[in-house]
Amino acid sequence: MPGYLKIEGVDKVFNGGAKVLGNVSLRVEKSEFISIIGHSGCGKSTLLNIVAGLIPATSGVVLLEEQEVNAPGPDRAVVFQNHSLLPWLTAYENVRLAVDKVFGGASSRAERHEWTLHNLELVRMAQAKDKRPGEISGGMKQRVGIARALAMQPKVLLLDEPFGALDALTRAHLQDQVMALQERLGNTVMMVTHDVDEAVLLSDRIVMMTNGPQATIGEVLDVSLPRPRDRIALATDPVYLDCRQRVLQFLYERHRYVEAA
Ligand SMILES: Nc1ncnc2c1ncn2[C@@H]1O[C@H](COP(=O)(O)OP(=O)(O)OP(=O)(O)O)[C@@H](O)[C@H]1O
Repeated sequence: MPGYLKIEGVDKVFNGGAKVLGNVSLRVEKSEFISIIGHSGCGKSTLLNIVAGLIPATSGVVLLEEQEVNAPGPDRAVVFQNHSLLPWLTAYENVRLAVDKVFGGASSRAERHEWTLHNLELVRMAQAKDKRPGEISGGMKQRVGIARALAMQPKVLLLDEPFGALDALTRAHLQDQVMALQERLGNTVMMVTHDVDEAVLLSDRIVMMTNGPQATIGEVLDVSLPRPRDRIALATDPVYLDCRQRVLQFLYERHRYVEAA
């Protein structure tokens, strides 16, 4: 069976508590854009963190190109909701640090400098390269975080609600940028989101998770919209509206959120 990234029979129990994830299995193809959607607390970030190698699965396995994942590595770059830039370094230095770490032994200083600038240009942050995180907006910080992740040339880009803390217009702008970059670079992306429109707009497939405990994959929806995608044109596209409706039905009819007692 094909599958660039394979999640097979993953369970997660934290500290002898309830089973958060129960038997999660998923195959992601190279250059696919997958969204993971589900109610708050169902275990989306836990699943992403297991793929990142930040936490271990209790049972089951994650394979990336047939190699077992059991620690963090530059082949799986993560972008979190709240940027994780070092505040005392400039945008350039934040990206350069990652570039030096990954390519320090393999490429010259001049090449690493060019590669750092190239990735800042990809997210249109080259002009603000000498600014520190405290001097730029939330959207700009996320763009630097994305540049840093892309600069590592990861096999899989893991996005944990990357636009969640942004206002609606900045979010839309950044979604369009990420969509364009993915089409250009062919990245394999796994993104956690709460936003149904974001999931439909960006994804090739939407993975819908059931509520916890023992959350698992309830349904996977193929989003068969051609690319490039235009958010204005899609607003009245019957395929887009149908996908949106199916995700909403899953989340609000079949797997309604139940407040923990
Ligand atoms: N380190 C941890 N130790 C103990 N329990 C944890 C830990 N991390 C997460 N959990 C629990 O696992 C469950 C799933 O959490 P997770 O953050 O993965 O959910 P989520 O779907 O990403 O939520 P949200 O959408 O609100 O971010 C929650 O009940 C949470 O309290």
